[in-house]
Amino acid sequence: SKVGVIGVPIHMGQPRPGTEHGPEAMREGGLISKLEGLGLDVEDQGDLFLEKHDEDIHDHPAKNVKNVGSASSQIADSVYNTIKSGRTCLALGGDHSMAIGSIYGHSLAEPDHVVIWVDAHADINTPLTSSSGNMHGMPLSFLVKEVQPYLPDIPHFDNIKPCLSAKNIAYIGLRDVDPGERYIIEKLGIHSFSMTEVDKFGIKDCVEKALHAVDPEGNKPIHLSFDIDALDPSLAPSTGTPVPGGLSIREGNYIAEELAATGRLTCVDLAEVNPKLGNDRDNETTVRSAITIIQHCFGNRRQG
Ligand SMILES: N[C@@]1(C(=O)O)CN(C[C@@H]2CCCCN2)C[C@@H]1CCC[B-](O)(O)O
Ligand SMILES: [Mn+2]
Ligand SMILES: [Mn+2]
Ligand SMILES: [Mn+2]
Repeated sequence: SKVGVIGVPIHMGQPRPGTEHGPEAMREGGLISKLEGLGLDVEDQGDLFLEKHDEDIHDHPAKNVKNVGSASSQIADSVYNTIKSGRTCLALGGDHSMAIGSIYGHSLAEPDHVVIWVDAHADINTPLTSSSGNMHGMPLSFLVKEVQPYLPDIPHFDNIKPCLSAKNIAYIGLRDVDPGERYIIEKLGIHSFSMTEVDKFGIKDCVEKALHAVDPEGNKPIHLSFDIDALDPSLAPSTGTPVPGGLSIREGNYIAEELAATGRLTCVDLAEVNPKLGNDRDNETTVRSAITIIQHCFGNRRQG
């Protein structure tokens, strides 16, 4: 099958420089040749050239809205075109604000797609519930229709429309959720399989329940937004907001294999790899974990 790889060198959604080097770190780790080794037709589109803007609004609760808004439009265009060309899209981050554009672009091509969000964090703060103002903690609030009444005006996001229903999202791996996010998740009834559920039910049941919850007929295109910090920090130390007690590589691989097995995985984000954090060994470990997850999203199976 055909894959289109897009590098998304974005860092403005969070304060720690380095996520803009995530795409190149994954390429240097051999990602493209490993995907080709799976027999895939891989088109590496290189990195997006994200326009740089001087921020013109300084009192907005979300930081860098102009740059993140502009990048989101570019990302959406690129993801849309990739999927419309008949390729499964692989978007390499870059911080998780990349998902605003990748999910919106996916929804333009496949309006009824569902989202599996694998992350230590819920990333559904509004600018008003966020304690940090970092937009990598907000992407879903921009995209979920039911959250819109609670959002303040967001300048520079006119091109991005809410495109998801709460019922079409499921979380796996949560273990660091802010009070405002918990309120939103409970109020909207967003399906959530935190690390508690992973421990209680095991990863098999969590994946099965998550997929059934968002796509009971098993016929919808799937968007996997995978934040590398969903994995245990021992597996992904080079990331901006690590949280102990994360997914094992076995659990990460299992999620990827099961989504791949549906044959409906249409867009994959791999976010929050920051090669400037930690030492070379941390860097290598993180990149290797990211590539392993991606390989299992695209057909690599531990059973052979
Ligand atoms: N919810 C957060 C936000 O800043 O909005 C706050 N959190 C850090 C904070 C540290 C102190 C204890 C509570 N948590 C990071 C998260 C965003 C993660 C973005 B992702 O893309 O890495 O998932
Ligand atoms: Mn996270
Ligand atoms: Mn995230
Ligand atoms: Mn992060």
